[in-house]
Amino acid sequence: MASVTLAKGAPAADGSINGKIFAFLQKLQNDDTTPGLHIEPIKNSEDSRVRTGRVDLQFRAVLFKVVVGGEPHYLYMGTWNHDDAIKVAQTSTFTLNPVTGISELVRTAPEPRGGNQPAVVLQEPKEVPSPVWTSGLAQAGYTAEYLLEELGIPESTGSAAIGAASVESFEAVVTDETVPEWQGLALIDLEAGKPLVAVKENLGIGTYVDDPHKSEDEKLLEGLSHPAAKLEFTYAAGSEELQYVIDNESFQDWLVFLHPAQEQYAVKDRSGAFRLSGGAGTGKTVVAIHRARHLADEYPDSRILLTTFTKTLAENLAQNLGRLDPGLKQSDKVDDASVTVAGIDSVAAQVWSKAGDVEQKAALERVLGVSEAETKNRSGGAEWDEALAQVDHKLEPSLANGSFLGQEYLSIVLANAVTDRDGYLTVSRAGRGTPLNRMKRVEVWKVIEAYRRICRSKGAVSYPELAALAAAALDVSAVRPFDHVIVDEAQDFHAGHWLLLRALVAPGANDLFIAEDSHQRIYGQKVPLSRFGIQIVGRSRRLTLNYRTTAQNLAFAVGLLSGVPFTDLEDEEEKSSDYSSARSGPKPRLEAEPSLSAELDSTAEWIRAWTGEDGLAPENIGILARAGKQVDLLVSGLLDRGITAQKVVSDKEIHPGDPVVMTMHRAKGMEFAKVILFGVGEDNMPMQWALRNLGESEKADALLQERSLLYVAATRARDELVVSWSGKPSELLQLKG
Ligand SMILES: Nc1ncnc2c1ncn2[C@@H]1O[C@H](COP(=O)(O)OP(=O)(O)OP(=O)(O)O)[C@@H](O)[C@H]1O
Repeated sequence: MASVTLAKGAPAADGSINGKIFAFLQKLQNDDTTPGLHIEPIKNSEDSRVRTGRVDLQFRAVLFKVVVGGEPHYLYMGTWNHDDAIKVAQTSTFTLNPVTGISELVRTAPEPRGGNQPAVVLQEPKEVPSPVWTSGLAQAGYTAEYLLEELGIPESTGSAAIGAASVESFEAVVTDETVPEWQGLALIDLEAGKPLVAVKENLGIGTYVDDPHKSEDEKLLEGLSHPAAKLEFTYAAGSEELQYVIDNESFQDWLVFLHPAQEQYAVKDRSGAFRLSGGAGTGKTVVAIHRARHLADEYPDSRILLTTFTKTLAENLAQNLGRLDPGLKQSDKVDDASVTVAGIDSVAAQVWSKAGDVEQKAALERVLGVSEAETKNRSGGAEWDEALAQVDHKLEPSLANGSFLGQEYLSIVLANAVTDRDGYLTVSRAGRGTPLNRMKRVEVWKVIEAYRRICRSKGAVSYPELAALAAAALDVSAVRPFDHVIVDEAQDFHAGHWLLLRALVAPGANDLFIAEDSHQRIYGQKVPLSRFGIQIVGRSRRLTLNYRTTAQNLAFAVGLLSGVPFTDLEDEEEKSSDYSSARSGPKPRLEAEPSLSAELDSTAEWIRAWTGEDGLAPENIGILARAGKQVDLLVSGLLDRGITAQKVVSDKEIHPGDPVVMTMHRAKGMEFAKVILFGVGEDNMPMQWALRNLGESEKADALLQERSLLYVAATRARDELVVSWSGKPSELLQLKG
């Protein structure tokens, strides 16, 4: 028996030989002396541990062999055409970083790996005449010697990173194939101004003490299981794991190679509610999915809920959880499997319909102040206008609108289970921006009473009411349907949702895992969790490395947030200055067009260029607009220009073959290779009608949400972003002049 570890990017680009590679590695695991494998050392190689093996007539695998306690262990690097494999084998080395104890695969001949990517030439600082850009490393006074001493980063890499003359050349250094991934990430974080201790902690780097009694092979093997080594290496214990990695790894890195910080948040036990924040694309959803799988493995008898804001997002979660663990029993029904994956409103409806008569009556009494009510239908926002029309009130326009009243009802009335006028007159409204004196509260309550009456007459409750009712029913019965609840996109959850989440699981170890990004709050009002009996204290962490988008797109998106303070679910200020990306690409294009028709022409041209010259599959293009009517206009405008686009609304799925047109709201949680933000002009963003008649505080909040929406939309782009408008640009773009 031999054990096998696989290096990231190992399977050949041509997936057709994956089956042969799998068969080869399986035989290797069973018996590495099998003659057909042809495991052979290579002449003139830099590393005596290197071997090649015969995958088929044409292809050879490159491996490194270490022997510990008489047992062989192989590090599988990849498979190439015979001649390329020999070159790779001769020039690559498997070494131990003496400072950190992390095993490293140093690939000195990168061309055959990625096919046609040119090798990056590391630049020495002295070659650069007059830098126009100075790296954060240089500004902070880092030297190559210091980086070598503290992190074991080779001086050539350190000085190239410190002396990089532009963002692009810095990025070229840290993403170079000859630089181990953990070193690249450490340099990115240091460049962004993170203190060295935090960088080390993030990568799980402690103090490494060399043990002279251990053999080099033993140390190399141990170094492969360092948390930072797991960014690039994964151990395949048996043939099942092998098959899994070979099948998945080439296109879904996140399934296998977690960042040490992501790994820690996915697997570490917590004594109570835990909050994971982080910018768009930092892998919060990935961590949430891994955590669900981990808890299901670790606590097989427990009941787990993985939930999010909408049905579509929940379906994505379910699909990805299925990819991560095809054998895991999951369902969208509460009480049906070890892991329930469902949108939070669906959970509310299920819990409510399962509640007995006694619980339902008591809950109706608690939440709505009535013992009987029909709850089959859902009310929307129109009932506020009906209530305002029915009641003779003295409220000014900034209060007499569905937006203010809906929020007041949700954040104050439902959150505090207020059922009568006296309750409303005395309840604390701390945190609501617009103050209300007693006389105004009396007037507001009149409208709320009418709203409730109208809803009762229609046999309807709103979604937030349903969530509050479900929570109350659980509280009455003291039944807690789950042991662990994992929440994604938590920044958009409202008071009703939080009441429900608190009621779904008893407080205790690993009860609530909450992933959120306050910069992406595009619905409702922010609600501090402590009001719902959810105490995070000391169990809050952030992810800062963006895996989705390029550094150029990220810089643009983060720029949209500048100068505006955001607070998180614990009421602390949320920063965005330390977000980073290890990927590089073109700068976002900002395109002012003279007319709507010209903007449509330009959109059509981009689509043609990307799908034509670049050969991109059309469904990898997302064209996002603020309003539904812009989406319709885009679809018909593109059709006039010979392009069939698919309009994706609510639960509709994306089909291959056509570019995708959707609202920015619908794009939440999604990603596309190329994104066009269409119609980002002053009339559309912020959406003017949505701000009409709002009071100062509500207006400020609505503007913040518009800004967040633009940030959400911009961060959907993996590789390329275009922002266009006709007429004057949106003030949210903060363009000078
Ligand atoms: N460790 C990883 N290795 C490779 N890719 C990763 C890793 N973690 C995340 N990704 C990829 O980065 C992208 C963003 O991840 P994810 O959707 O989990 O981020 P997020 O923080 O939830 O984003 P958002 O808040 O914008 O929805 C996805 O394509 C995901 O597969």
